[in-house]
Amino acid sequence: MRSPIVLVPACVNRIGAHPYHTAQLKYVAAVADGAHCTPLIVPALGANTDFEALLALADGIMLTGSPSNVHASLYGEDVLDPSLPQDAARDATTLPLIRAAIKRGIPMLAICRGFQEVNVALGGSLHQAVHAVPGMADHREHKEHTLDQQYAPSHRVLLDPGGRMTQLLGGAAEIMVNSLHGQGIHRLAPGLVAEAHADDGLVEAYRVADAKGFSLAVQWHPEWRFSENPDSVKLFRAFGDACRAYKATR
Ligand SMILES: N[C@@H](CCC(=O)NCCCC(=O)O)C(=O)O
Repeated sequence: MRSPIVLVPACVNRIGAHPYHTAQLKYVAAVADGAHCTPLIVPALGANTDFEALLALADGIMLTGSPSNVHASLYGEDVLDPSLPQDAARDATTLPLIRAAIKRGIPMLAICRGFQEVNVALGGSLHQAVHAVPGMADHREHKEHTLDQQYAPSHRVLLDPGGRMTQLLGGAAEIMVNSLHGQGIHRLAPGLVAEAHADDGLVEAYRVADAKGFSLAVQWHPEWRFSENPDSVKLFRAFGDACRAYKATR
């Protein structure tokens, strides 16, 4: 029996003279080795995407992190810092794909930029610079640090009791997470329910309230060395189980 297929939408990045559709290895590896599903990298073709063809194949969708920001116009604002990277092709692919996948009840896991884009796709908004908001902490990584230091646990998140996240983590009230983002949830979209908060109040995880199956999003990076972190192992296993269950219903 074939393994479930998980869509992993790509970014567009310039490497040398040419633009490429890219997906970081750590995300693809976490789908393959943590969820035990077959990752299928989806090119960022925007409106030229055949969404129906992709959704007919998909048993799950995982939205990855990326240095680029979701374009502020998609939540009705001007871009505050135009020097930060954008990825219009990814936005034009992921936002319709997210809405269609949720409508179909396809299991979804969204990470960092992915967490932010699901919120925007459903009508929410972002803080464009969390660290500039009075009372909020700086959630960015130190670029001069090694990758191991950047992705090391850096702050706790409090899990909402009764939430899906605490349930799948065996009833934990708080966990330590890494943090590599400048933007964050401002207005949570209708239909999303917060599952975890940082000490400054920032939403760090949410679920889609009426999702037919697994539908979780996290601001941190469980894919980083997931096999060394028991919480990340549980998260990817639960996502994979949901994809297997969805596949069995088709
Ligand atoms: N640009 C947004 C999203 C941040 C994000 O996804 N960071 C991860 C980048 C590298 C990786 O994928 O590990 C923001 O700054 O909030």
